[in-house]
Amino acid sequence: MTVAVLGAGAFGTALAISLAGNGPVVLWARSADHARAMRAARENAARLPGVRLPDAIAMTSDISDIAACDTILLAVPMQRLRSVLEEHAGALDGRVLVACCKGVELHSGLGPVGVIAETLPDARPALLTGPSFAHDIARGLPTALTLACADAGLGKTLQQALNTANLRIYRTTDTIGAELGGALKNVIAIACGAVIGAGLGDSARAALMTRGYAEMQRMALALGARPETLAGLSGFGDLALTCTSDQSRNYRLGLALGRGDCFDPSVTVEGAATAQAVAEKARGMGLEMPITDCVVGMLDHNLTIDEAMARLLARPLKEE
Ligand SMILES: NC(=O)C1=CN([C@@H]2O[C@H](COP(=O)(O)OP(=O)(O)OC[C@H]3O[C@@H](n4cnc5c(N)ncnc54)[C@H](O)[C@@H]3O)[C@@H](O)[C@H]2O)C=CC1
Ligand SMILES: O=C(CO)COP(=O)(O)O
Repeated sequence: MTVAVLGAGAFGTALAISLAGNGPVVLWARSADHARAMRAARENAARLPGVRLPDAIAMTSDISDIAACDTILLAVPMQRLRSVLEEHAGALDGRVLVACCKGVELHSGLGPVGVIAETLPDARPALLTGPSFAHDIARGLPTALTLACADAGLGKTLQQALNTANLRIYRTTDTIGAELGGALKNVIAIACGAVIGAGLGDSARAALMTRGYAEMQRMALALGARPETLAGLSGFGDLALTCTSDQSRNYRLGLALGRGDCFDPSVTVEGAATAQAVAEKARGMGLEMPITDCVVGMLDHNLTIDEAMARLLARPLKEE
């Protein structure tokens, strides 16, 4: 199986490096200059400096170069996914498309599988998600991910194809649970970063992670996810990683909020737009998502971290 990766950011490049151990990989960048620079230096200096790109990776900015690939990984930010699918519909429709992004689209409230299904109805969508930092994968460190595909047969084929020497792939048919786990954990990671940045302590972070997990379950189960998916790599696993590591951009945005520092707006932080999308979706579903609401308030600068914490502590007492 020949694999193409669309999106030469940190994650797309890291996946291409790991998959290159299995055979040829096409890595597509939207900018011809970026593709040329990567070819010349055999390095993605912008997003993954210091890691050599193996010879099995062909770098291109010509979308027709993916024509011979059986499987296409989409490693672009969630809020850009729809426009990428629309722009390259001719090359992508009817193909096996594995979304690698984590988030909920603003306005539609859909996750990546939902956006693919709506935009390219003849494509065969799947999702690759779970606890993993691009730099860890690129350095060959052991990582486990979940491949979610509603078509069980295709899911098995993709599990085999995407498993590599350092990427162990589990599979599920629960795409709703897998996409919501990966999206919602980023919102909780922003909250955890804020708490640590403001010096409120590890106990407060553990409380947020646990009650954040309850929020994740509340929404995901209401939308038909299976509880075991949330308890797996794509949910609990990714929540644990993202809420505790300053390798995470979502966590680092939270740290900056908590410390009152500025944060580079060009960095991909999926939890920011997703918090807004989820808060709106929860209101429409009549679900309480108090931590998500606080994250939206802090990001909009309508709420300080102290006010957010006071609001959470003052909520009516209830059974766990
Ligand atoms: N970096 C990481 O450790 C991990 C990232 N992810 C997910 O992967 C997705 C991508 O993240 P990163 O690669 O880290 O971000 P990044 O910021 O490093 O790269 C994003 C890439 O998308 C490209 N892009 C943006 N808009 C585009 C468009 N309209 N058309 C074509 N390409 C476009 C950019 O040129 C860039 O190369 C996110 O959803 C993230 O949550 C998932 C697991 C780990
Ligand atoms: O999704 C990730 C870890 O699994 C990457 O986290 P960030 O997007 O917060 O850097």
